[in-house]
Amino acid sequence: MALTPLIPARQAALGAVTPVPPEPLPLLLAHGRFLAAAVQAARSLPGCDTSAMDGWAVRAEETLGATRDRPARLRIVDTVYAGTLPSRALQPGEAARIFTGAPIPAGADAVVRQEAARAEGDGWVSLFITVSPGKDIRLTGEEVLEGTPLFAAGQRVDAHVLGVLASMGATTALVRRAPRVAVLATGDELVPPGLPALPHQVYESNLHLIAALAREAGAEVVATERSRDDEAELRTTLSALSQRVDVLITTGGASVGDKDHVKRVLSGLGAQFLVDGVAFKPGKPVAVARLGALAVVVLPGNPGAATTAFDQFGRPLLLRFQGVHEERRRLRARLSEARHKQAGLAYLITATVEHREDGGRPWAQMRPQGSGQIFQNVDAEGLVVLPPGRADFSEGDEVEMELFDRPRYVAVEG
Ligand SMILES: Nc1nc2c(c(=O)[nH]1)N[C@H]1C(S)=C(S)[C@@H](COP(=O)(O)OP(=O)(O)OC[C@H]3O[C@@H](n4cnc5c(N)ncnc54)[C@H](O)[C@@H]3O)O[C@H]1N2
Ligand code: MOO
Repeated sequence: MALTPLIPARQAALGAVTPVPPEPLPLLLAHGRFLAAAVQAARSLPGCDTSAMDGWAVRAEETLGATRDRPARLRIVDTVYAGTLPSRALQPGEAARIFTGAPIPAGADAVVRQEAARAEGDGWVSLFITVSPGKDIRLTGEEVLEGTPLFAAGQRVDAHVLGVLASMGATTALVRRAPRVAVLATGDELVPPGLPALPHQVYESNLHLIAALAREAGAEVVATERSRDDEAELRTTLSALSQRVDVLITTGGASVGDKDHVKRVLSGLGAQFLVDGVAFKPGKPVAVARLGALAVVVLPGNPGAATTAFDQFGRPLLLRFQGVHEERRRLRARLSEARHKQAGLAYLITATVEHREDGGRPWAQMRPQGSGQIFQNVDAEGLVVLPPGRADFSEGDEVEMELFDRPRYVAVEG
């Protein structure tokens, strides 16, 4: 069967999904989801002119020439706390005690910080500095004006977006719901962790791996199941799972071996394949199909291949369900070693990025190309893209990297 090049294959796969409908969710539940519609500022921030400091609201002109030796003296006529309103407008010769966040009284146009003033205890305050109009006043709408566009549809609701939405008085956000996902691992050799496994048997690890990756892509994983390499059992399990989810992800049995039944069984159930086999490694046997309203992603069993195939097909598909596509940062880097690969296939090789003091581009430290290996993705910083057209790459050759931009954590002492 002819393999489809990576980019057109992904385009075709995305045809398996239309974004899920929007739903209003309470703000904290919307955390991590994507906005389904643009949001405008429902109010100005700040809502009125407020003091940026604890001190004295004054008319700036009345502080002209004030020093510690020759203070300006004003009569205290009000105290304004954050959340209260001034009781009156300031007249010439007057000051109001004011605190951070409190509204500026009409007539005042500056704030003198309390460190530069002294209340005399006789109803007067001495001011020791000259301030200009606007000093330590946050103007209405200085940060955001009511009606300003705040966020476009597709914005991920992170902590900062949540904070802004709450600051607008919102209690809910209109977001795309999480796609419901089931993961099915197939293979007679698989033993669930917790049971004894003989050396020729393999601990089932793809369910944890792929379920966690699906969650990282915003999915709600509602089922993780195993099936033997048995057509009847596969058919029953696949059709039961297909009732419950938006996206069904399988691992294993995707290739051409005698026991690789997954694609055949799916076809028998009526699946229409949009992609079946992609000209890249690791993950070549990956397939994407529509089964009624359901999207099915068939991943190879090899954990390294399953990971990269999920990253290139499963993740974009789950994100599209949520109405977005991901723009990964790309980096030109130099290969830290020579590589030979199969011409005709793109290779996506996990790597870390090394910055050397040689004034040139960063270096990509590639890991082994191991479809069957599971460690190569741990703490990888991105994927080196070795394009299909070439078989041989030399040390120092410039290549493109797709970066994951994941934070790194280091244990503290003690
Ligand atoms: N003659 C050919 N053989 C193969 C081809 C080919 O084109 N011609 N393609 C190869 C490629 S590329 C890949 S990738 C693999 C993928 O095969 P399957 O999807 O059928 O995977 P399995 O055979 O089921 O398993 C492969 C490997 O991975 C282990 N595995 C499977 N599931 C799990 C799991 N849930 N947890 C941990 N490990 C798992 C399994 O034990 C095998 O070792 O096919 C090549 N063959
Ligand atoms: O896709 Mo496979 O990952 O080439 O071994």
